Amino acid sequence: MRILVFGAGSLGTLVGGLLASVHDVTLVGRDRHVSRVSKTGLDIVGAESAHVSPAATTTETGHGADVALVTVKSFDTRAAAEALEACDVDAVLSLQNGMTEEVLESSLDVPVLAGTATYGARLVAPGRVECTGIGRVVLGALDGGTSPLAERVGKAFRDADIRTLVAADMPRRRWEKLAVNAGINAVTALSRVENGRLASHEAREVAHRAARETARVARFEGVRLPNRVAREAIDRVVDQTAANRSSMLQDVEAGKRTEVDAINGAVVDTATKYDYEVPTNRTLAALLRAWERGEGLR
Ligand SMILES: NC(=O)C1=CN([C@@H]2O[C@H](COP(=O)(O)OP(=O)(O)OC[C@H]3O[C@@H](n4cnc5c(N)ncnc54)[C@H](OP(=O)(O)O)[C@@H]3O)[C@@H](O)[C@H]2O)C=CC1
Ligand SMILES: CC(C)(CO)C(=O)C(=O)O
Repeated sequence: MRILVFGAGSLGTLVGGLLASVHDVTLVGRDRHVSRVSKTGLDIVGAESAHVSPAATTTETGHGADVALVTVKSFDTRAAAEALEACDVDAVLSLQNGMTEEVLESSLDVPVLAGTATYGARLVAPGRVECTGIGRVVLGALDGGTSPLAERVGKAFRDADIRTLVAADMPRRRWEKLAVNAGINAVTALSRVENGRLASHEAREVAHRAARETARVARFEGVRLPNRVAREAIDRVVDQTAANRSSMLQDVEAGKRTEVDAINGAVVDTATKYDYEVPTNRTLAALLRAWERGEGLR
C-alpha cells in the first residue's frame, strides 16, 4: 500500500516508520528531520525497535498515495487539508486528538476515516523517534458502520505489526476519546502533574465533570455516550497511563501551543449549538488560552 504521512513529527514518524517495514511510505515533515531520514534512514527506539528507510520530504506536492495519514497538531488541520487537496490521494485517515475529521471532510473530496491512537511517540532527534508506549490504533468509517476501505487500511496496519482495531462505532469512540482528553489533558496541564496523580486527588472530580459535560454534548449530537462510561474512561486511562505526562502538559512545559481549541474548545462550541452550558470545559479552555496568550508561549 502507498501511504503518505502528512505531519511527520512524533506520532507520524513512529506510525509511518512502523508501516515502512512493509509498505511504500513517504513522510512529509520539516527539513532537518526529513533530510536526516533521507540520508541515513529512521531509527525507531524505545518500546519498538527498528531501522527503516521511508521516503521523506518537506512537500506533499506531486505525491500520490492510497491513503494519507494526517498527524499534524489539530490547529494545523485546515492547512493540511489544503495541502492534501493538491495531492493524488484516494483516502485520508486522521490519527489526531480532537474533533478534526470534520475539517478534513469539508475540504477534501475523498473518503475520510476516523482514527484514534494510544501509542506514545516522541521525536527525540532528526531521524530518531522513541516509542514511549505501545498502545493501539482504532479506525473506521467517520459516521460509523462497516467500511471495506477501513478494513483494507486496518489490514495494512496489522501487516506492519501495529496493534489495530477496525471499529464500526467510531462516532462513539471519538466522543469517548474527546471526553478523556477534555478531562485529563487540560487538568494535568494546568496542575503540572502526570496522569496518575489524578487518581488520588480532588482534581479527578474536575476531570470527571469535564468528561460528563462532553458525554452530554455527545448525546445532543445523537451519540450514545452515558456519563458513567465517560467517567469510567477517565479512571481507566488515568490508571493505564499513570506515568504519562499528557500531550497537553508536554506542550505547556515546552512553551508550545496546545490543542485546547480542538478539545475543550470543541466541547464548548458544540454545546453552544444546543444552548447548553458546559462550565467546566469553558473554564479549562479559558485558563489554557490565558496561559497561551500570556507569558506561556516561547
Ligand atoms: N505524540 C503522541 O504520543 C501522540 C500524539 N497524538 C496526536 O497526534 C497529533 C500529532 O501529535 P505529535 O506527533 O505529538 O505532534 P508533533 O508536533 O510532534 O508532529 C506534527 C508535525 O507536523 C509538522 N507539520 C505541521 N504542518 C506541516 C506541513 N504543512 N508540512 C510539513 N510538516 C508539517 C510539525 O512541524 P512544526 O511543529 O514545525 O509545525 C510537526 O513536526 C496530535 O493531534 C496529537 O494530539 C495522539 C496520540 C499520541
Ligand atoms: C490519553 C492521553 C491523555 C494519554 O496521556 C492522551 O491522549 C494525551 O496525552 O494526549
